Amino acid sequence: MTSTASTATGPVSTRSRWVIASSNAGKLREFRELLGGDGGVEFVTQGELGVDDAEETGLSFVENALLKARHAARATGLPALGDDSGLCVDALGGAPGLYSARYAGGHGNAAANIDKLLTALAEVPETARRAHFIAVIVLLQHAEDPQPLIAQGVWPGRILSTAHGDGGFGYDPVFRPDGHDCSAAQLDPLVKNRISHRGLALASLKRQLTNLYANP
Ligand SMILES: O=c1nc[nH]c2c1ncn2[C@H]1C[C@H](O)[C@@H](COP(=O)(O)OP(=O)(O)OP(=O)(O)O)O1
Ligand SMILES: [Mg+2]
Repeated sequence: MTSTASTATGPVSTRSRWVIASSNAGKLREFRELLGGDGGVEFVTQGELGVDDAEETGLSFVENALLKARHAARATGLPALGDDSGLCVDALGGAPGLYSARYAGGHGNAAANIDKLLTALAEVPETARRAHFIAVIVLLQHAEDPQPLIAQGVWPGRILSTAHGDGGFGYDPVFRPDGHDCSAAQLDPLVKNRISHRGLALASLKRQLTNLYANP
């Protein structure tokens, strides 16, 4: 191992296959839409390669995104993209936040998570229902990459009092993005991808990749 481990393998964009370190079908759909046709890179999900979920033991989104990417990179030998994301509600002190997927216990039951959120906010008036989605996306060239690329996106809005729409995933039916008069689940997927936390984080990651390998 040299001190230039992360660059010794050459520009990331020339590697042919990257693994997406997520098991969330909604996220994976958005990644495919957002990364489609990018620079000759082929994307494969960790599930397609038989990789199980990483344990999300971090105390921050960036730590969990790193844990996910490192787990998938180690298991596959491929560059890996990890996404840790969540919904932070001001009136709940930032909850469910890091624990958004596990809010109602278990893992990833969106209907139960939404029920719990609407119950917690039942007495909170519309003006005090501010919230934001956050996504941290990490790219590792390999499991020991000491120079991860890290990007973050934030999507501000408020929590509705009932669920609307059947697009998107997770908390989308109860999230009304600023500047839109509907829930995130009612947005055209192209619009969501352009303005969402995940879309912004991936755009930032792509800018970092371009800058990293641009000739001075
Ligand atoms: O655009 C979004 N629209 C709606 N809900 C969203 C969004 N983005 C994140 N979320 C929610 C879903 C889940 O409750 C939590 C993410 O948890 P998080 O651990 O990052 O993902 P996950 O466990 O579902 O899949 P995985 O860890 O395999 O990537 O935030
Ligand atoms: Mg998770």
